Amino acid sequence: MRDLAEECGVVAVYHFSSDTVSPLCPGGPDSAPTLIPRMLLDIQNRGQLAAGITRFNDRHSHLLLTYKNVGTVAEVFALSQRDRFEELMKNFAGRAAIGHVRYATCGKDDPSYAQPFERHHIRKHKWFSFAFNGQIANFPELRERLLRDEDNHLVRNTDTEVIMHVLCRELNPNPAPDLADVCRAFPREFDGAYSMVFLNALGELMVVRDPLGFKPLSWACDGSLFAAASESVALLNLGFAPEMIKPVAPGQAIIVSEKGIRFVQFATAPHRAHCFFEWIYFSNVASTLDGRSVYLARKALGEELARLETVPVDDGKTIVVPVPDTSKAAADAMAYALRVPCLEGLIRNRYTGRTFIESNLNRDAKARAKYTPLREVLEGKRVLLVEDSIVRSTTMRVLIHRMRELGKPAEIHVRVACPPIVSPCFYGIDMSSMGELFAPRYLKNGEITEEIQAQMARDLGADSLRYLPVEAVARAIGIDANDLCRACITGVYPTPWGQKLAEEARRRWREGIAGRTYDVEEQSLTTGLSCSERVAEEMEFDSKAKSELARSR
Ligand SMILES: O=P(O)(O)OC[C@H]1O[C@H](OP(=O)(O)OP(=O)(O)O)[C@H](O)[C@@H]1O
Ligand SMILES: NC(=O)CC[C@H](N)C(=O)O
Ligand code: SF4
Repeated sequence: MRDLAEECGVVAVYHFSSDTVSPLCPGGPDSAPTLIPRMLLDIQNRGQLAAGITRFNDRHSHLLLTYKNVGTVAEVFALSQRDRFEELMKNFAGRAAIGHVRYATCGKDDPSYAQPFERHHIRKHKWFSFAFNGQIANFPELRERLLRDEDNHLVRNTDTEVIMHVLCRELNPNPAPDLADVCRAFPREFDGAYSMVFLNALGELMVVRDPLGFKPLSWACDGSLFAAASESVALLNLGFAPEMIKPVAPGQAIIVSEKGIRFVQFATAPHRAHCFFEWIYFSNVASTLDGRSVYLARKALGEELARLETVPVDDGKTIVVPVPDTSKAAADAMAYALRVPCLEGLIRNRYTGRTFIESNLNRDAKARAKYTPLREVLEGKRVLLVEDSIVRSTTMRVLIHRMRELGKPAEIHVRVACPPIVSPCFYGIDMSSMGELFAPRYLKNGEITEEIQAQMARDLGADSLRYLPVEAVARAIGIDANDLCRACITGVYPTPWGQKLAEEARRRWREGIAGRTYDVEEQSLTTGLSCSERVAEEMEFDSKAKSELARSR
């Protein structure tokens, strides 16, 4: 679902120029950037809209060199055309590199929005490139602030460009500021999620995670090779031993240069806000995030579903069918606990990728083309259809219709290994408006009840539907609820701008305004307000939000 747009992924590698060549980088120190495409491939689940790389090489006049384009990793790096890939990689020899896969959470889907963003400068400490995963919730405010100076101009409508200008400003002093001090400016500037990789023309590499640790980020070092990636699976497949792979701590920056590796705690927070949705849907099932296995979390979610099950399971008619791929682990665990078979009643086209990170055109058609119900499995059966999440319900509507039409099951009972998504996300998942979500239309700020779930089931064409309760999430992941962001299932946001945008999203829903809540250009287009009217409206909103926040403290 582009509708439910996915997050990006970042990776970084650094080969120290010691005499020892890392066995994980057999081509030698200068071949470190060739590791980037395969690492990106491991986290393609995080974005397939665009991909890119920046490398550092101090023996080349272009100390930093960036290549990026729209497309999957295989397309952008010509992975199926050996000669083209090798030709491309010739220019990308170097000891350090960063890489990115993108799905848009703001701005456009065109090549100029692909990351890394490189900023060229004659001074080496000001010449840098960076890429990030997340979303800056106060992007509208930062953008407006920058544009208040009439001499400023922003080319694109994206938080990435705003971050770039904050970096430029913080790197401006001469002599070069310590990169740790640059990071210390982030909590003052940014409200939201940022897992970032950064490389400058001095050959310094930095990986940074926001103080609440919304998005995952892992690192590992084995002798002469340092590497970091959004998800541990990319480091594991590079050859790092599992016990070497560690999470970057929230509020931590890791600065890597020929001098060695430096860990800087640039900010602390009283708690964390790891995005629970990473375990439910986004991350690769082979990853471990902040010490918790994605597979085991999904398995536990399936066991939670089994405990709530009420349909007969001992008459030989009941089967569990996962919606492939993400819900497979939960479905298997549920079936095992209920002692019923878990069968592939839906066959997924392996070559279509995640519908979720596709463009928003024809999502229905894409979902229809992606799954084929198997009558051989479904006919006459009582099907427990396990889905990892229902966001807009596009997939579920299409599936139930197709299953009834082609599979002829006796009954379809939808079981969702996630609570209802009742509120938007402003931290890196492209579901930033109320109107696009399925559940809020039914809940209207109330609790989910049996009657509401029955109504939802009827509307979807199912015989019944059951979500997991909110409390099941922290239990299944094995992380304290206070250290998880659960804003989209509770409506309670871990940052002031999240809370503020949620109010704005509700107002826009009431008034029937479409588009991303934080997207200033889309807002002005849809509301038809002039820029000054918009500023006035935001100021009014700002003061309201402030007094509400003050009241709530
Ligand atoms: O309610 P919706 O808005 O349709 O969103 C939810 C669906 O989107 C995701 O599927 P995706 O196609 O990304 O699938 P995957 O599990 O195969 O990776 C997810 O697994 C659900 O099936
Ligand atoms: N999903 C992401 O992390 C997106 C990063 C950035 N907001 C973009 O849209 O490019
Ligand atoms: S609002 Fe939901 S999807 Fe967004 S960061 Fe929080 S938990 Fe994740």
